[in-house]
Amino acid sequence: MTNSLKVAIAGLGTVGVGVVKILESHKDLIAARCGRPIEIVAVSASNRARDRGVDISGYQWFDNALDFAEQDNIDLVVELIGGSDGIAKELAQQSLEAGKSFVTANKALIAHHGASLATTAQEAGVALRYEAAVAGGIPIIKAVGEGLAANKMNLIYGILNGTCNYILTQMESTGQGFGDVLAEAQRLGYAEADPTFDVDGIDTAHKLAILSSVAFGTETDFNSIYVEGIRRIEAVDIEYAREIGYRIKLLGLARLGSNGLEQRVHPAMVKLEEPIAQVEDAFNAVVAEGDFIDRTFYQGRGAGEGPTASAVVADIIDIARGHMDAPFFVPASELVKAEPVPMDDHEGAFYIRLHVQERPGVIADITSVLKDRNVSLDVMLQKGHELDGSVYVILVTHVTRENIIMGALQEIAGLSSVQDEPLTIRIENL
Ligand SMILES: NC(=O)c1ccc[n+]([C@@H]2O[C@H](COP(=O)([O-])OP(=O)(O)OC[C@H]3O[C@@H](n4cnc5c(N)ncnc54)[C@H](O)[C@@H]3O)[C@@H](O)[C@H]2O)c1
Ligand SMILES: N[C@@H](CCO)C(=O)O
Ligand code: NA
Repeated sequence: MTNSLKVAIAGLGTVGVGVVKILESHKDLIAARCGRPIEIVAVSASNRARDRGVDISGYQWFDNALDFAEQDNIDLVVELIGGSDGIAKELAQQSLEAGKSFVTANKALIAHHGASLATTAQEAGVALRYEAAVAGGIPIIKAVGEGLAANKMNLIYGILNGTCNYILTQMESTGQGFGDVLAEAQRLGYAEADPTFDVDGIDTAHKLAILSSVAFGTETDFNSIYVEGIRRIEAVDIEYAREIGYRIKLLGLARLGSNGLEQRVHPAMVKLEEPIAQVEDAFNAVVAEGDFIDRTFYQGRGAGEGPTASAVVADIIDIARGHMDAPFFVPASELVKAEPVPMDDHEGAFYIRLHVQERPGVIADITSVLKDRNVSLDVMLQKGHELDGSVYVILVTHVTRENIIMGALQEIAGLSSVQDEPLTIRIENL
């Protein structure tokens, strides 16, 4: 067998410990598959003494992971710390510049700095890999970047955040409140260090920015993504969605058309019979559509120790095998800058939940605002729900434009009988 690939790991939390477990327990299997052993030689984390359930005494300990860059006996650095800047970014930059390949699960880092890190990797002649960063254990980067490489990709969308999908599924099946379910997702190791990144849609947007680049060969453009999270979704919305044949999912969607690149993240109603509506708990799913392949669908575990570490180790194995694809599958200099499509141009049907005082003329006032803007209604329901003198009014519109519906809602919110800010959920007939 040829020389071993010598690996250093920075960060020994949920994912880092998972990577150590796989590389040690599947040592022989992996060596046979690569034609050479993969050896952990060094580790770094914030606390050396913490009991992690794995033995790290055989690896060289570094108080500062940035010192990896100077070590001649390290071929590849694995970053499992997190954060778009700070130590993670410095470690990426310094490791690549020192000629070491770099593997990460850090979507914030790649979404913000993917293009510049890809340039650095290319100049140094080393690999930069991030399969675990998007949809955890689903090999979606490989599937799109390699498996669908013959196609011009049109559309990619999916459930990209395990924590949110877990919360929405548990709220529906157990009737538990948002906070309790989020705490459970944190306990299970799904949530980000700052769980607002999960519930406010930022984590999904990080992953979508990366998927867009891989699918369309465009520069990662996180800042142009329209982002809305799941905080305002209540059990009643999940229940009403079901009554009208839909389930609520947090989707990330990117489409490249003649008008530019559409990228949006928000809760969406998907038809109950669609495969994506069946994706439960911390599972993720991705639909990728290319001109010759048509639609493909991928599902698997999107978060947690084992699935995420599985993707990290797959990247390490790829590098051990000598696969040196460009990080975004085209040379970094060929990534194109796409014009973002404004959210106002979005067209679709909308679910609207209004909380109104029950008195004569309320419905007429609401419908007259919609009539003035030519918005036609598909469904209208009134729900008592034991509210004190008030009711929920649920509207489902026919297809209309985002700017028209948002203007109408602003006017409706100003009506004296309307309490609380109206809630809108976009209906996706994908
Ligand atoms: N947990 C998941 O399901 C999951 C899935 C996909 C991707 N990710 C990504 O993987 C990365 C790690 O996530 P995690 O869940 O394992 O986080 P975690 O909080 O469990 O672990 C982070 C680790 O980094 C260490 N660390 C912090 N500062 C450090 C420093 N300066 N030097 C060295 N180590 C330092 C901590 O001690 C800890 O061991 C993040 O980028 C996250 O977004 C996590
Ligand atoms: N916090 C992320 C981890 C996986 O990237 C999630 O819940 O999906
Ligand atoms: Na993945």
